[in-house]
Amino acid sequence: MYKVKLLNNISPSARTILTDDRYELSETVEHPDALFVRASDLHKYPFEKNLLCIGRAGIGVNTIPLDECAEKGIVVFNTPGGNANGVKELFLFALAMASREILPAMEWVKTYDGSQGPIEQRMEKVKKQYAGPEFAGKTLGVIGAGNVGSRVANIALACNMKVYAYDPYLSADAAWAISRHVFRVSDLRDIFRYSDYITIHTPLTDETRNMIDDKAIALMKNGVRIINYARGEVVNEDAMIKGLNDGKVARYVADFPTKRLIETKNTVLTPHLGGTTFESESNCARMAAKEMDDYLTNGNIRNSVNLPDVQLERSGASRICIIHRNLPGMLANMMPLFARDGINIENMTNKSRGSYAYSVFDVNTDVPEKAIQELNALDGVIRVRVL
Ligand SMILES: NC(=O)c1ccc[n+]([C@@H]2O[C@H](COP(=O)([O-])OP(=O)(O)OC[C@H]3O[C@@H](n4cnc5c(N)ncnc54)[C@H](O)[C@@H]3O)[C@@H](O)[C@H]2O)c1
Ligand SMILES: O=C(O)CC[C@@H](O)C(=O)O
Repeated sequence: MYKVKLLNNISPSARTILTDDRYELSETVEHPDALFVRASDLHKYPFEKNLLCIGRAGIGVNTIPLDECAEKGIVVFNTPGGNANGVKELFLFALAMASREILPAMEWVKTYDGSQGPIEQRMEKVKKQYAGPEFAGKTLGVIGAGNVGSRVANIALACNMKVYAYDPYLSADAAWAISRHVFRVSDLRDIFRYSDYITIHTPLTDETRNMIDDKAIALMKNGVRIINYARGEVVNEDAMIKGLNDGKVARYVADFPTKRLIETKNTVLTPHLGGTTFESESNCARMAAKEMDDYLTNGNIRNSVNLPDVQLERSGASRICIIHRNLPGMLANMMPLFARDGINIENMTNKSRGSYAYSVFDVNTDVPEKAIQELNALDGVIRVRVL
């Protein structure tokens, strides 16, 4: 029985994969084999020695110390694309909110008390103050064209916008997903210079933190409208508040409220709702559950963000899974132990990612405890599991 600790509200659809006969899932389980998390920050989390993996039901992993986890032999999974449609649909709302005076107009309706006559007559008089531009015919700059950015670019085209996209690290899969009518931009400053609307869909990394700063805003058109459903820290808050107060930025629609932004004019803020749809939550929970289940049961790694992806069909009597450093001679040091104990390898694979590597051996026999201990004690070995 594996124990999985739920750190956030995870869709119950996870239980169709992590079933009661094999998994204990709860918020209070002790000494878990796995953590199931959404956006909680784990940078100060006290990871226990027996923790094997973390399933992030979502894509952003800036909240998880990936290197520390790899160093401790904890595999971190995420769910690429699982909530991209949810964000794309909210982007349409953001585009409308970035353009029109919908919020104040709704406030007017809500607080209308009838004292000035029937609302049908009164609203015909007041509505002119709630006019705004249409986005059809305008230019949208998309920064980051992965699972969300590609969908956003395509739907903006369908809204008759002219779309530019900037993504220096675009994967081949993402490139296939983007319409050929989207203009590829290789200099980020061109997105700033030519866009009426800018939408951000990058992860939060050292490179993207404060990507939208004073210098970037200075290059933008007057009255630019900026949408941020990526991460708050990609936009420098001081620069954004200054831009909004000056009127250089006409509107900032973002999923990451802060006290200062709430108090600034022309912001439209939602409480991190991009992936909060029934479908996205269920997709992400099921994807992360499948990834953790395959790792815990078979040692296979799919959609990891800190260790190499490795999948091997099961064969043989036992499977030995070893997370180790990516150093010369690692396999050569393991082999004599296999030979000494008469362990024959039927099938194997070894993959690396940065400083870390993962080797899986399907062998013809049970593995003696002594061999496991000696493998564990080898220089550069981080974790050994036998399944
Ligand atoms: N608000 C929400 O609820 C919500 C939901 C989903 C995703 N997100 C955020 O949006 C981000 C994107 O999500 P996704 O599913 O499209 O992820 P993704 O990994 O599919 O795509 C991210 C893209 O950003 C690109 N990129 C990386 N660094 C870049 C840089 N410096 N400049 C330009 N492009 C860069 C990558 O090449 C990749 O194509 C996530 O990392 C997450 O932070 C937020
Ligand atoms: O709601 C969530 O779990 C976060 C969604 C989103 O920010 C992500 O990175 O996938």
